[in-house]
Amino acid sequence: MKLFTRINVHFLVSNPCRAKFLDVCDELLSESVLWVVLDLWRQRGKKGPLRLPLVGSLVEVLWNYHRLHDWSASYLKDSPTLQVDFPDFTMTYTVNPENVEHILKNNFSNYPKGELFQEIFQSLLGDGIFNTDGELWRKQRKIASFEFASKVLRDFSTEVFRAYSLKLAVILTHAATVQNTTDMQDLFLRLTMETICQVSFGIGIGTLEPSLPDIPFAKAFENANELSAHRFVDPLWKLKRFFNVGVEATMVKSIKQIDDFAYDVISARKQEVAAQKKFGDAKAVMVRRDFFTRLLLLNEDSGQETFTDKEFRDTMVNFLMAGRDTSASTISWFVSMMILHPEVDKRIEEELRAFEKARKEETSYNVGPIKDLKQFIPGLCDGAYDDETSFNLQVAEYAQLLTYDSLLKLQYLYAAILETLRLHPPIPVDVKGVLNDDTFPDGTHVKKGNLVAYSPWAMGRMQYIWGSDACDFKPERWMKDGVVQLESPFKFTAFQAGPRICLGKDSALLQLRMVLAILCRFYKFHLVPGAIIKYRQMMSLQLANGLPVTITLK
Ligand code: HEM
Repeated sequence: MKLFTRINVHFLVSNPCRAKFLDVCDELLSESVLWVVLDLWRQRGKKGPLRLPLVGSLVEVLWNYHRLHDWSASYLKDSPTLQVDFPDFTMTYTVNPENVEHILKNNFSNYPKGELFQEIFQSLLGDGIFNTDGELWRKQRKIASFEFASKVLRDFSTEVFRAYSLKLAVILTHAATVQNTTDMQDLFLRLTMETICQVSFGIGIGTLEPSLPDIPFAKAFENANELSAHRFVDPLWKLKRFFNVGVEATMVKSIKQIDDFAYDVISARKQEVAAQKKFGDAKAVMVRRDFFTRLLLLNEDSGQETFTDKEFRDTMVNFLMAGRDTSASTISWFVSMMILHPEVDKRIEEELRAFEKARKEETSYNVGPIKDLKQFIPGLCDGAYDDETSFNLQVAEYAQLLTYDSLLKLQYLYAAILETLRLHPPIPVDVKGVLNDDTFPDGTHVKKGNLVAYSPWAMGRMQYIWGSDACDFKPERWMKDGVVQLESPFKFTAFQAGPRICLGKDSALLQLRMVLAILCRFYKFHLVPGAIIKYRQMMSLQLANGLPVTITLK
């Protein structure tokens, strides 16, 4: 096969040296083609992605990039573990619960976040809990677990989640009244941004005001988050960063905005504590109950700087990263499931109405002083109300019935939340590094320096894990005798499992119950005609086109 020769025949005549060179190229090319053909021949009949010399399965992966979760699931349904070769590493995907338990718990220390993840997220997350391994991680985990378990933070979170659910409700009532189209995903991202900022640092940033303003800090955080994820697919990102050009220049600006904001909050709060200390014991006068203030008090208690300002900054950004998109994604997918499954929506509404009746009977029910509600419901005064305000007042009354304990009674709502997380886990694939060669329980070998990943998204769809109706949305699968039965965290992996299980799990579930109880009781959502519900390929599972709806009041 003289490929080059045939193409370049006129050069051969004029340049004999070149002819010799082309002959060598010709041989090489012919052999390469033969090699590729033989390799493809050897792969015939084998299951798994097409593997080419040098690039491995990169071509097939890039071809399927927009539907990567579906792509990996299509192979994993035939075999629970899949090894995919990339030019410089092999990624082992698994959905086998025993393998997942091995990675996340039994041989935990062999599967850290890894250098690749840490390097890519260093600019945004620094050395925060989400982005570290070993001692650095352990210290933060210990302190944060202790604080997250505290009743003070739980009570404070309940108040914050209720207050911001009401703010959201006011926006929805208005959208329903004027028949506006509303992007629910955008609203939910604003909601969770606000609640994380309140619970974690005791500040509101104003993204959920009725005018829905663009807040520079929120925008900068969103940019930095998206640009960090972009680094995974941009082999030139370090070069761009070095020369400070393109998206990396935008990244630098966004990080500066985030840092300025974080350090301003830190310094203001430190001054507040110092001023209060002047008048006596800081603990006694401290009225704030957020996570950050509690860490500041730890500094006070120990009499030394347990946390530096940089550590405070990293904590702040890591909590935002961990809690904002994940909770917003769950609420968005939940609402989309209510649109696609009106029978489930109806059953939840029935549960919520029965709950309302029972709660009003069992409590000396009182909506509380109107003055407390004025901050949430515009137009509220001690006179006659228009329809919109009356409806908001009704929502506010209902919200008073929702407490940490009473929300636990809503078992069908809980089952629908779990079912949403099973099929639409906010972190669809979780990747870990491999420190040393190892063998999974199913016999798969993994080599040091490569990557492993378990996929909650694919796991939720495997018939050999969840039965023949695995792909159907069926909250009933979680219920027995009216009570939710939990599954092993190595089978239902939306919150991860083992020593690094999500720290905000209980807090997230509290918020989900609170906001969804209000949404399902009072609002019906209708997808705008032509809108398509599908995921966007990102670190978190967002809806590709948002969730554009019109709303009617129930
Ligand atoms: C439905 C909502 C949520 C889901 C599904 C979820 C899921 C997860 C998952 C899968 C991880 C492991 C990530 C990894 O290590 O690769 C994680 C970690 C974490 N989550 Fe959540 N999360 C949610 C909400 C929250 C909230 C609201 C917070 C708190 C503000 C939070 C705080 C954290 C923290 C601090 C970690 C790091 C734990 C560690 O590395 O030790 N999460 N979460």
